[in-house]
Amino acid sequence: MRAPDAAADTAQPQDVARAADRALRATARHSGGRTAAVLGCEVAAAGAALAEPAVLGHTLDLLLRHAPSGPAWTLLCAGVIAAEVVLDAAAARLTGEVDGRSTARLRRLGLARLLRTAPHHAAGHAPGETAARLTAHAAEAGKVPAAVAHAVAALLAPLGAVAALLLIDLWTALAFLVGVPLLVLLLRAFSRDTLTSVARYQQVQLATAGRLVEALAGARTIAAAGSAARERARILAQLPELGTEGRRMWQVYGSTTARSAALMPMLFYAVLAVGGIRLSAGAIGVGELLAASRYAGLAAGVGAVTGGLAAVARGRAAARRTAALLVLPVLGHGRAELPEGGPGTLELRDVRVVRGGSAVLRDVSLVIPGGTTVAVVGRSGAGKTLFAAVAGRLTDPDAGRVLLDGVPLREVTADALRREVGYAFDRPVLLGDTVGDAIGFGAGPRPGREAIRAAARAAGADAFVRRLPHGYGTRLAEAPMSGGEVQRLGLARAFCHAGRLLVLDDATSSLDTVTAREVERALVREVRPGTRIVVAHRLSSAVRADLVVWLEDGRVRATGTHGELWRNDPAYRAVFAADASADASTGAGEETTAAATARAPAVPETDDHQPSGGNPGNRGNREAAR
Ligand SMILES: Nc1ncnc2c1ncn2[C@@H]1O[C@H](COP(=O)(O)OP(=O)(O)OP(=O)(O)O)[C@@H](O)[C@H]1O
Repeated sequence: MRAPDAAADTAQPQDVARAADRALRATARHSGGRTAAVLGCEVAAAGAALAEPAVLGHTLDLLLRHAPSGPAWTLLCAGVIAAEVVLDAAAARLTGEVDGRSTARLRRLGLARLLRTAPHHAAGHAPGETAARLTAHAAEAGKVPAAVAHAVAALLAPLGAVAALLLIDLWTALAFLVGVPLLVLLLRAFSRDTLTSVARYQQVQLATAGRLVEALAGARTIAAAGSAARERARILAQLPELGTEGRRMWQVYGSTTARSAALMPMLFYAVLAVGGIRLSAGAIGVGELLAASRYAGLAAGVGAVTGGLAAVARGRAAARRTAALLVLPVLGHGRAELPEGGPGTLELRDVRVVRGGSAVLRDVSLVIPGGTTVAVVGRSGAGKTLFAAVAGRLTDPDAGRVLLDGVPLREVTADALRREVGYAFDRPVLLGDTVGDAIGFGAGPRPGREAIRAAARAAGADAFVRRLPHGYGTRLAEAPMSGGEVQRLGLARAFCHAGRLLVLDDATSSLDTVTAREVERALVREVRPGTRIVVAHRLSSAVRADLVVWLEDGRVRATGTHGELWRNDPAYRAVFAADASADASTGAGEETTAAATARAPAVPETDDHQPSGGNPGNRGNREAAR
């Protein structure tokens, strides 16, 4: 089984930050037209808000002078007020659209990268964390483009108001400007403190979500161990820290708001006081004083920028969480096609795989002739799953090459690779709506009903599927299945799409001995011929194979037929003897190992033991394996 290679996958923070900035820029470009429309509406609304005091002040002056204003002026007043309301509403509506599109874009980028990386890289992130990165954090990050537009617009009204104050009267404007440096200091401290506390808060949130999903996946183990209380404590262990960070976040926000709430009225009253003095001196009129007081109010509204900055800061921190997925290495594909009708000859040249800083597969050089069934055996942790992963390019070796019918796997197109190389796993995940969909799931067009049923029959799944309420049309959610039944559907899926290479990684481990044998026979007779790599702990799988690759500590210890290895090497027998004694101690699997062990030296005698590839050259070709 694969373990997460977290150490190797830990990306540098600066790379993640750069990826987050790139993704936010791409997102802004993607929803560029709408973001510009938000900005346009906000700017126009700010313009209307700025025009309003001037218009109202002038109206007051006209009234005081008993001068007729006329219908055009009345229309202008109404238009300015209506424009402000309509533009605000339009900005709110467009903001929702921009947020939604940006979020969707970030999710698509993250998901696409996750699906293009090698599985062990994806496994470096706990499922709960990955879900949070793609949902809550992507949604928060998706608000950044519109939040930037809001913050820019929120600055425009106060700046315009200061300009208007300057136009009305220099001294009145100076009364306001005296307090501006204080405001700038306040905003700078706010954005710095917010970013730190939000980042920490989101980090703790991720860790908690990760533990929760882990616990949900292991609910049975927790129940069996009676450790629910301890598990609850483990999941919630960081709750106090989450509370502390949450409080700190709101404290920063609260203290900034409080300080600006104290500063703003002071500035406002300073403007009114100076304006009153200037009115009594005859430097400005009553209407201008009214306009100045409203502009002071608008200028004092610079505090609203803090809200916009907070949203940008939260969004940028969240974008970094999502961007951790964007720096996952991509498993790219080439443009080469596999030779038509190739037999599926697999060659590994000096393959080396490093995980967690050490070589877990090394010096693997081997030729597997097309049409051969190969059993990959070895003790637990010997490297069998990694061998299987490298053979079908679920992952690339860190050194060396893997070739299928003479073409390096790295150079093969994604389509050809997934059409010609199939996998079945020990714990398959079923995808699709119905049982039939799950079997037909794979690259290329969906197979027909007959093909799906034939594959299910070969995998020993047809009988139990037909007993389901709606047979192959039964929805997966309504088809409770045992581990062995799920495994048979996984096998059926692989058989349905069998190409020139089929890799079965412990894919019959949950089947009883009789079913496993039936499946192995059907694999030979009923599934498209090709090369098979069978990772197995069962002795019977080794017995049936044309060739055995015996791995030990990440190296090929020997290759040969099971009979040769069994006769010549006691250490080989010990690989299975260990299983036999383990089985005996649990009272399980006696048929699996003991019976097969007894039969083992007489390998080729029965129909069951015939070479499976149907390739007459196989036995001679085995000599080519090195
Ligand atoms: N992502 C990873 N990070 C660190 N070590 C890893 C990783 N994946 C595999 N390994 C290590 O590589 C070795 C081989 O793993 P592999 O899963 O191939 O063994 P296996 O022979 O299939 O074992 P089993 O029979 O128990 O399934 C093991 O020691 C394992 O711990």
